[in-house]
Amino acid sequence: MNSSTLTDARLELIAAARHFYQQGWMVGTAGNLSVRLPDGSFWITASGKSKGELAPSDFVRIYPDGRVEKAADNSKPSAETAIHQAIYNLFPEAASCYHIHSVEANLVSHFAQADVLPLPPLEMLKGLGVWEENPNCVMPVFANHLQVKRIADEIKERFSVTPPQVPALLIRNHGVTVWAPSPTEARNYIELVEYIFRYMVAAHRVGMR
Ligand SMILES: CSCCC(=O)C(=O)COP(=O)(O)O
Ligand SMILES: [Zn+2]
Repeated sequence: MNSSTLTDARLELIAAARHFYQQGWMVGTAGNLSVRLPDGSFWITASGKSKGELAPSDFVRIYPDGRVEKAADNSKPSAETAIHQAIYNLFPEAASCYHIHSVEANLVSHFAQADVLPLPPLEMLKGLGVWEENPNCVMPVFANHLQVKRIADEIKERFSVTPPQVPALLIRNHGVTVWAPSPTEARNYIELVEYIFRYMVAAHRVGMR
């Protein structure tokens, strides 16, 4: 992979972040996006950047051994890098991991039963890889600890025993994270889970269960 291909990977994340920002899913500095490269390293958004106007220099490269490449302006990697590392270690096929904060993601986290969110059997689930008639599908829900490493450790612990049915997880009162084989698919997954969350909030409002 040459350096222009690496730049391209960041450009796709910049476009996705701008789109998510415009949807109200990455307002202010909320959320973080990453893309894994063939050598196992990944680019992740630097911490505290406005996600509506990212530039290629707003990414930090992390190597498989955890080494952080020093950024020109001393930018730090996302405070939630440990979650992206956990996802890449758990799912070898994952090449991109997107995390956003939407109002709907936070609302539906209150519909969770224990540590899972039951998902309605919508056709849209096929886009997340669930090809069943009337699927009984749940999204894993995690507590939002102040220490991100604790969230990452709980993800590792749980998914290494019970793999999720969909490539997504919800952190209560925080946001949703998806992973996919490419940035394009990760963007689609975010749109699909957001559609499902919007449907759930609307259904709840009219008393549907
Ligand atoms: C205002 S968002 C609080 C931190 C957070 O949850 C997030 O997603 C952004 O953190 P980062 O360090 O990636 O900017
Ligand atoms: Zn977050």
